[in-house]
Formats: sequence, structure tokens, C-alpha cells
Amino acid sequence: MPDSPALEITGLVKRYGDRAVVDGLDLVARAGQVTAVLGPNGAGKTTTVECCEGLRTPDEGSVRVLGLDPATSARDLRPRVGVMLQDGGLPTGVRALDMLAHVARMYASPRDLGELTERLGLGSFGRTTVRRLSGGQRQRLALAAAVVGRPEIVFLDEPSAGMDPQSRRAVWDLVRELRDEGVAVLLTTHLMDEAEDLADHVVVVDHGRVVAQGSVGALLAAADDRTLQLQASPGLDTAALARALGDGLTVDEHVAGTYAVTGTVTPRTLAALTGWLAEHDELATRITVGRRTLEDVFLDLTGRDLR
Ligand SMILES: Nc1ncnc2c1ncn2[C@@H]1O[C@H](COP(=O)(O)OP(=O)(O)OP(=O)(O)O)[C@@H](O)[C@H]1O
Repeated sequence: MPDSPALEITGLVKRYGDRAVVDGLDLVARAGQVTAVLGPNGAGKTTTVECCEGLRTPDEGSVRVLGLDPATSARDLRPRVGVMLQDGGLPTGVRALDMLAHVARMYASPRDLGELTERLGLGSFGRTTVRRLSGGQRQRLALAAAVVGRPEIVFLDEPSAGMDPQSRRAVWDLVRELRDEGVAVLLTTHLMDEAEDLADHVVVVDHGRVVAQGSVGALLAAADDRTLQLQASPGLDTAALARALGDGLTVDEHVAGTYAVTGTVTPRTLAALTGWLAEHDELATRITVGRRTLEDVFLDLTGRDLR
């Protein structure tokens, strides 16, 4: 069926001891789309991806990858699925390009190794053993190994973590190309610009559940679409300022002297703000009204506490 999803997760639960780290998660990823899974540390993203890869067995719910259960159809899925694990998951004692060539030989119609080596810049460290590679080099090699077999669906767990900007761009280009070739790409990331740039569909996970999903545009549209940032003396009375702004707005001093106003920002908000500053003889060095970003939406959804 052309419309059936490449990945369908329904009511997934995964427990460690009596703690459900994935707790009733539903997710669909489609061919020819990049689906980005965002979530704070420990939200359950990697565990979910590992259930899709057949590396973990769900306690409840179902996972279907290309219509098959990864827990029981590993052999059928292996040639059709690409996997890039968070820790690389590569053998460490072999040379980088020997390893890639070895992986390529396991597939019927692998990508051109020269082209893949060139576009991910693997040549400069091709003869180095995997254990001696830098973090970013290892990531690039792991990505090459994930896509060399022309998979129909590819799981990329934080693909550009630790990469320099040049490598990140190369990775993003490759992901776009995979999408255009009709591959279903599921990636996890902490980089909001990565999700904004690449994702057709964003899924925000917190405490093992989906708390929001949609296109980047839809997620931004569903939120109050303006932000107000202020730079002034540190230690202003944020509660008093919030009362003066009214309309249920809140004010936080995230960094000393930098304040963020959260809520629906209107022209009246700006007037009230400058009035309050004048009343308190406070000269702001900068007032910025901007569009909300995916990071603003993410923090609204998942809170500002460290995990
Ligand atoms: N083998 C395990 N045994 C016990 N707890 C585990 C195990 N693997 C993961 N966990 C716990 O499950 C929770 C979810 O971990 P997971 O790696 O899925 O989160 P994540 O969303 O990928 O986080 P990050 O963004 O930090 O990569 C964490 O609290 C983690 O400590």
C-alpha cells in the first residue's frame, strides 16, 4: 500500500524495573519525509528508536517497521533498514574505510563508496582505525555505514552531535537527498535549527509520551507567535514587571540582565514595558520583539528544568 507508513508505533511502553521510560507513545513516519523526534535528556527517544531497531523488546504496544515487527523480523528488515546509533556502535579495531567497504559488501546494491567517502569527507581519515577517530569523524563514518546499503528507512540518533559546521552541512545535504529519494528518515536531535531546517514532521516527546507533533510551521502557529526580550540592569523585580504588563504575561531573568517575556505580546505590552522602565528610572540597553522559534515552543512544552 503506497500510503502505509514506513514506521508505525502504537501505545509503546518500555519499562526499566517499575519505571516506564516510554509510556504509551504513538508515532508515524512516512516515506519521503524527515521525521524529527525532539525531547529533553532522558525523555525516552533512544529507547524508542532502539525498539524500532529490534535492539529492545517493548513491554506493551506495537512497532511496525515497513509493516514488519522488528522484534521477530530482524533478518527480513536488516537489508532494508539503516541504523546510526548514538554511540556509533562501530567495531573499533579496523580501519575506517575497510569497515565501510565491509558493510557495503553485505548489501545487494550499495551506494558508490567513492562518492559517499567524498561527500562525507571520510578520505582524510580512511586509513585510521576506528578507535583513533575523533567523535565527529566517528559520527560521519557511522552515518555512511547507515546509508551505504540504500535503506528504505533510516534511523539516525543525534546524527550531527559533536560535528563541526562543515560536517553538519554535509550531513544535512545527505539527509535531504535521502528524503528526496523517497527514504523515510527518522532522526532524534537536540539541535532546534536541525529540526527546523530538515524536518517535515516534528514529534516532541517528554516523559516517554508525545506532547506535541506537526510540521514546524504548525507547531509555531499553535504557539503565541511573538517573543519579547529585554536587556537591562540585573535583578529587576520580575514579578512587579509582570504585574505591570498584565494579560497573564510572565517575566524571567534567564541570564543576569537578560529578561524574556512569555505570553501573548501585543503593542500594549511594549507600551506598558517602556512605561514601567521609565517609572523605575531604568534605561534598557536592548528591547527585541521577535518571532517565536522552535526552541521557544520546545521550552514551553517541556519546561525549563534540567533533566
Ligand atoms: N538499560 C537501561 N536500564 C535502566 N534504565 C535505562 C536503560 N537505558 C535507558 N535507561 C533510562 O531510560 C530513560 C530514557 O533514556 P533514553 O536514552 O531513551 O532517553 P533520551 O530521550 O534518548 O535521552 P538523551 O537526549 O539524553 O539521549 C533514562 O532515564 C535512562 O536513564
